[in-house]
Amino acid sequence: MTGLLLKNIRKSYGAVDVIHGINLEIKEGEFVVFVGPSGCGKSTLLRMIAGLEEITGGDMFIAGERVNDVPPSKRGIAMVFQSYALYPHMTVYDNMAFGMRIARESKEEIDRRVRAAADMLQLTPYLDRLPKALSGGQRQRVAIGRAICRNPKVFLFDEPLSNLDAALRVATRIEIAKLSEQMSDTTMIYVTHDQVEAMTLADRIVVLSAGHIEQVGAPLELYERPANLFVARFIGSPAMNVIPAAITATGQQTAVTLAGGKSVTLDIPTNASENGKTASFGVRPEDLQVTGTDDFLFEGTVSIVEALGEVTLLYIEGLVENEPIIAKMPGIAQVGRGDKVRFTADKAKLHLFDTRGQSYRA
Ligand SMILES: Nc1ncnc2c1ncn2[C@@H]1O[C@H](COP(=O)(O)OP(=O)(O)OP(=O)(O)O)[C@@H](O)[C@H]1O
Repeated sequence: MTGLLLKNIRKSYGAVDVIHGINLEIKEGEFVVFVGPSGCGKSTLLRMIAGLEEITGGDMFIAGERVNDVPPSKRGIAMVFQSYALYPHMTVYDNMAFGMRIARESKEEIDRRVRAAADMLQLTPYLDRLPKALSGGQRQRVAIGRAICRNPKVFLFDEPLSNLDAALRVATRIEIAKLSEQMSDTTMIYVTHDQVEAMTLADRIVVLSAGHIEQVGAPLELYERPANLFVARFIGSPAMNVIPAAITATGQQTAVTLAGGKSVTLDIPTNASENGKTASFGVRPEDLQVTGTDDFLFEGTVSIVEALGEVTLLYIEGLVENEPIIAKMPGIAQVGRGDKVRFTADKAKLHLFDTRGQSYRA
């Protein structure tokens, strides 16, 4: 069943169009994450779903009902914000019960739901405390608990973990993953800047840029088969290396000459009409390997070595203007600054994009 349907959704602030016609179907119970650079419209889209922003054009349906003109409180949604927005003078229990009291639920039902949510989020020992006597992570769990108590059809999260320190982020992320498993009928939409949150929580990721969708897909689908250069560079960290290339032969395989002069044959089919065109060759930092043979993709001098323990990052400058090529080696790599190194990669993991940035693999 469809949890949420967006049909040609648009948003303008005066003469400025910020959302340009979004079409998206989200299944009931699905966990969808919106990612994209700052200002691409993630929050605006989420706030339109919540009913906190007016929809300029298009139609929005929640569980089959058109909700364009339905007020937020009647949409069956609950939202968790970056700032927890708890009532400071109310206990954890009362914060969680508040919405249900307003909705005139019975005392027994309120108690049942608050205790069930507290149990789910390990908040039972804190029910009598005020928010100021809780850690940031606990406060955010109260905000999540309050949302759970509303029994929403759609659960919206707007960067809920960004005020937490690194360790708490991880712990709370895992809580949210468990929660989504327990609430398997509840549709969840989550906005984040954090790649790890997107990759680990999402059933599907929606990559947005400048108010439109670049690609929608399962996390590993976007990682392995980015439809275009934008997605290729946005998903994955450090970002995919991109080297200018010229296509020199087409067919079942494609030959390209990379900036720097090396010719490479790729297992990617192209039409004869592509011959002679410029293209962008892509390889992820973690897919590069050092080789001593003549069968290499490119070679360069290492300008910076960052040893992080679990991985070593090598920066190679001079191949692409103003942008280092980055190689991510497992463990502690025996490569030093100033070394001249040849790199290779598994052919199945190479990417090629046309002049408009569309992947030839797609
Ligand atoms: N009230 C407003 N009036 C005019 N423009 C606005 C208004 N609110 C947002 N915008 C613009 O709409 C665009 C999308 O903003 P939005 O906050 O949705 O982006 P975002 O992707 O959530 O960004 P971030 O990741 O920085 O939070 C931005 O260009 C922003 O400047």
